[in-house]
Amino acid sequence: MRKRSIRDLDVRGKRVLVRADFNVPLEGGRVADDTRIRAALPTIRHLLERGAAVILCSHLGRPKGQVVEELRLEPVARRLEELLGRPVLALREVVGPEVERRLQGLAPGQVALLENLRFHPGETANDPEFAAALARLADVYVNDAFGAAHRAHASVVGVAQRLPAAAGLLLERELEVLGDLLERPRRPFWAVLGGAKVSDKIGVIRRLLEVCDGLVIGGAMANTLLAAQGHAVGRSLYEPDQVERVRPWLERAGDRLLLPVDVVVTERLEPGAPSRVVPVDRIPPEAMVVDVGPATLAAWQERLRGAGTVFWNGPLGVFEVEPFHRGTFALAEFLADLDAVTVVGGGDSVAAVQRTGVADRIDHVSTGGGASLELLEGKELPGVAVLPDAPAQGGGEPAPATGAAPGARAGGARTAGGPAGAGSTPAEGPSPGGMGR
Ligand SMILES: Nc1ncnc2c1ncn2[C@@H]1O[C@H](COP(=O)(O)OP(=O)(O)O)[C@@H](O)[C@H]1O
Ligand SMILES: O=C(OP(=O)(O)O)[C@H](O)COP(=O)(O)O
Repeated sequence: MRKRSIRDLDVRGKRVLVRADFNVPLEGGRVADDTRIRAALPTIRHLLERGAAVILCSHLGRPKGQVVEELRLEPVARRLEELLGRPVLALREVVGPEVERRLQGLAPGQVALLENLRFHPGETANDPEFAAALARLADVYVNDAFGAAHRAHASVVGVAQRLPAAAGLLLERELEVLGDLLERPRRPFWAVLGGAKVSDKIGVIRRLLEVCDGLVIGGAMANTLLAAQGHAVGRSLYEPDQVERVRPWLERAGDRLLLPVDVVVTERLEPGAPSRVVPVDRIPPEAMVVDVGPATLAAWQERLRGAGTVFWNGPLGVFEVEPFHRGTFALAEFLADLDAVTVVGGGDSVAAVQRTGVADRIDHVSTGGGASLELLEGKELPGVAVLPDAPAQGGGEPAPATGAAPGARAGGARTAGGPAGAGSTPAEGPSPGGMGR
């Protein structure tokens, strides 16, 4: 059943609270990758053009209920102004009388951005009072934060229970495209996992081994599994508490689970720091794993070459620090050339794909990593479950035009057979996800 969408709502003269996922990488106080901001533009423009006043909100990083100066949303507001071509009122608080006072003056066609939601402890706790305070700011609530739809937080679930609620165009499109790709994947279906959110995502491995034909694991995620194989991992990021839990998965998976066979290690996580490639049974105690090695990449590419669909979440190394970007960039380039349906999701994974310049040759670049994984596991996302179903018939505007026809990209990939053209999210410009193809 389709969820109610902003196309089903009359927003003229209304104040609309839009939950976006502006959890973007920052560098030197500026937005380093604006994919997630661009992806929210169609919804923002849709609402503004129909006479709404738009109040945006998002989290940024994990400040744990406290103000962290480096995690203010000000840089996002500035980038949004450039992209929208109109002013964005950046508030320095999330809720409260001062916020309410400043928003009183917000007229139809104007845009405001609340401060980082996670500066308030009520956000991740889905605190009813905090949700009520957010709800007081608006007449209507729109969830366009696909990347955070797996979090049962106040701005995702609590507010939706207190205001007339609907899905934004990005959320709608992500569910449509990923639903098709992941429910009926062209087989063999492979997943590649990496990244640093190990405790969040390690549990997904068991389920992915059931859903997928093969699973490749790199990044910090692999270190826990290497430890479970009996290897010393030195000072690498890993989860000692999870080692016993994952060991039986390794045994059951056999050759359907591929781990690194060699890794890049360093003693200092700094640009240009000395590093070397070692086999996984020779990780020195004082070193940390920061990338996969060349033998690993070659072995993985060999297996992935036969895939019908590849889903990737999580960089294979600390790609932000050169030269530890090599494994991640090599995988992005390999997937771009692969004759398979390719899906890349996650804030940092997408930033990496953008930096290699191959985003337009990936079939679907998704704004959600953890959210995509939960869909892939077959879970219902709390931020979607809470939204009301669409009206039975008629009402609303026609669905937005999809992007390029299935299979339009060089490399000849096809979609998984559904109606949605892969590579089409309702975003702006060249990104994300092969927009403009
Ligand atoms: N071996 C590693 N050790 C430490 N951090 C790593 C390692 N490999 C990848 N990372 C980090 O993982 C982060 C991204 O993880 P994650 O948030 O899970 O990905 P995404 O945002 O794509 O979902 C990056 O900042 C990257 O530096
Ligand atoms: O970046 C995000 O997820 P992702 O890294 O899995 O893509 C989302 O903004 C969710 O952030 P969270 O994992 O801190 O809740």
